[in-house]
Amino acid sequence: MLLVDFQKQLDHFSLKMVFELDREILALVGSSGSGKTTLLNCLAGIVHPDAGQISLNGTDFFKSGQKPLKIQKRKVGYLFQDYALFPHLTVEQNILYAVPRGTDILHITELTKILGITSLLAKYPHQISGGEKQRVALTRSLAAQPDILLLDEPFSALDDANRDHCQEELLRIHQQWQIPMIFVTHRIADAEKLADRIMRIEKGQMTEKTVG
Ligand SMILES: Nc1ncnc2c1ncn2[C@@H]1O[C@H](COP(=O)(O)OP(=O)(O)OP(=O)(O)O)[C@@H](O)[C@H]1O
Repeated sequence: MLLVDFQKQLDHFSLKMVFELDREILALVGSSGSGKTTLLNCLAGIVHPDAGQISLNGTDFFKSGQKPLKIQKRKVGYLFQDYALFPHLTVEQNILYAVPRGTDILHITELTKILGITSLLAKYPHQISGGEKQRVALTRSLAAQPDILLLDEPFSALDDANRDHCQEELLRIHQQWQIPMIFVTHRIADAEKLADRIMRIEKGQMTEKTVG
């Protein structure tokens, strides 16, 4: 269970987030600059709230007055909006970079197969397309078997066929792993197809939309 109750002052407004998320898929929608990425960054530990609390399955990620839990200890899978692949590493090295020693590599081989990137493993990021980069970034976010998955516009560069395929696989992985997933999207159709819950963020304030 993810518990979120924090605030953070941004340039033009304050981001105020209060919600709980069980093993569900939550879609975040809202205009550009409304605070969606900042919410994901706070969960991942890249930036910190000013006050409040974030915890996952009883472990405090952030709590006012305490030292925030380090990024490496959070077991968060994060697909960044710009993919953030290391240019000097191959696709395979990019995927393995975030994987702790002792992780079952078989499941990574399986992931590369189902996400259709097996033939790309020896290539470098500049040698592959935007859609391929997005699938590599998705594989990397899943590789360390995280306790929560954060996806910032994970399907934006995919063509219709690849988008459908990756979404089906993501749903299957979600069913198998039973972890909370949060994804940002500008496509309401994606939110309605994948999410159990849809949250709209505008100028740092959230409202939840009923699904169905
Ligand atoms: N660490 C920070 N400190 C202060 N302000 C910030 C910080 N990070 C982002 N901002 C500002 O907060 C606002 C929200 O940015 P954010 O990237 O979270 O929006 P977003 O909803 O993800 O937008 P987009 O859909 O365009 O990606 C922006 O005005 C941004 O300039």
